[in-house]
Amino acid sequence: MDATFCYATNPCIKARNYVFFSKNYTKTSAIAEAAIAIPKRRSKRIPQTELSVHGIPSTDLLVQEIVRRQSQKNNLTGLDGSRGCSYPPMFLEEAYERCRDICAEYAKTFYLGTMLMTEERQKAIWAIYVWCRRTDELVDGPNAVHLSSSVLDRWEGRLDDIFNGRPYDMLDAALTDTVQKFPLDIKPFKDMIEGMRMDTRKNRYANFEELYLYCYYVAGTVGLMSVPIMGIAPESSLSSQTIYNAAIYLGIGNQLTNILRDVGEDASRGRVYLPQNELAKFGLSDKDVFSRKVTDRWREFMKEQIRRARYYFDQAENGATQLHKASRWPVWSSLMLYKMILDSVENNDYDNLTKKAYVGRTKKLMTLPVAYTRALMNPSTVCP
Ligand SMILES: CC(C)=CCC/C(C)=C/CC/C(C)=C/CC/C(C)=C/[C@@H]1[C@@H](COP(=O)(O)OP(=O)(O)O)[C@]1(C)CC/C=C(\C)CC/C=C(\C)CCC=C(C)C
Repeated sequence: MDATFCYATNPCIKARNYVFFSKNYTKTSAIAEAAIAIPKRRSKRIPQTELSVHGIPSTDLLVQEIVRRQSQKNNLTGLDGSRGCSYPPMFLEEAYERCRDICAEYAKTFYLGTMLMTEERQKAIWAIYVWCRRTDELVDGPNAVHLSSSVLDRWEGRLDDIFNGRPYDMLDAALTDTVQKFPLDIKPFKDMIEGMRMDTRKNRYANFEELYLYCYYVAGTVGLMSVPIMGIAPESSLSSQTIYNAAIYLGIGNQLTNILRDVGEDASRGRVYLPQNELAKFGLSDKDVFSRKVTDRWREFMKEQIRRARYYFDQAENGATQLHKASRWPVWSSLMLYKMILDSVENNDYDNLTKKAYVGRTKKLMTLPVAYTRALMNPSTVCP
């Protein structure tokens, strides 16, 4: 077992509390991968002129197949058809409790947002959160220097096992239970691992299409995983595809915002998650990023990038209203709070090279009731 994988699975590593708790509950084994072809997606609602400015690039990554599979009501068994696993009494309760603790510690806003959800939905979101966090930690955590492709391959093998009812540890068991209760497809989880692979191979993005693909892998996928849990409002008249697209766009908006907030921090790790051709269009290059000087050119460039991130949030808003009413609040909170990070970059006069934009606690708290009011909005008030 190499160091990074060991870090993500070893019960003795305390630094990140439960995230790395492992009970070796069942043995890992290799499982055939579910190959899913993804057809092309294009949003009808976005005029072509805007596409070139803000961009929802046409990629091969399209999601209709995942949506179709997740929308099938009977998709409630693992890949090999296994249904429930048998666990010792209270094992699953404890597993979910641990997921809850991790979510509460690492993602306070998400956690708070889950408070209004039904118990089954809360537990599922905590389990998914923990799996995503652990996946991200392989690349971004303290042991990331030891990451190799075999670590990610083994993590993917473990994912197959989760979906086939053979969880490796207690936290995996919570996800196994979740994927047996909700119509979750394995592909978005695999895609997230693919995003981590991409992150280890690549530290420059030639254009927005490349960056979009990365954002889809690491964050759009979270939207795809979340919709089957959150549920679509029975009174919604929009197609599942439109709602899933909105979920992806929320992930994209969040990730673009993360990138814009962290330009300076990423540069110190030698990474530039900005479209190189767009930097060039503004007479900028990596050198300007590394020099950390906020010039007028930089400000103009940032204005465009912020405009694009906001565009994705706007696209996500209609979808948020179509979710089941008990799930709308966390989504609106996440959307509004992330969007406010963009305001904060502006308030820092676009200095994201030496400063890290953040939303203060009071502002955060004041946003939650506003998000709650938005969450009361009825799906039928939004035009399809
Ligand atoms: C309630 C709610 C919003 C649920 C989602 C909870 C969930 C499963 C989150 C997983 C997040 C995670 C750990 C992802 C791993 C990859 C990663 C790090 C992505 C970045 C997240 C934030 O990271 P980080 O913790 O580092 O951020 P801070 O530094 O602390 O700011 C991302 C930016 C991606 C997050 C993406 C989403 C939350 C997608 C949200 C979309 C939906 C919930 C779908 C909503 C549905 C419609 C129709 C709009």
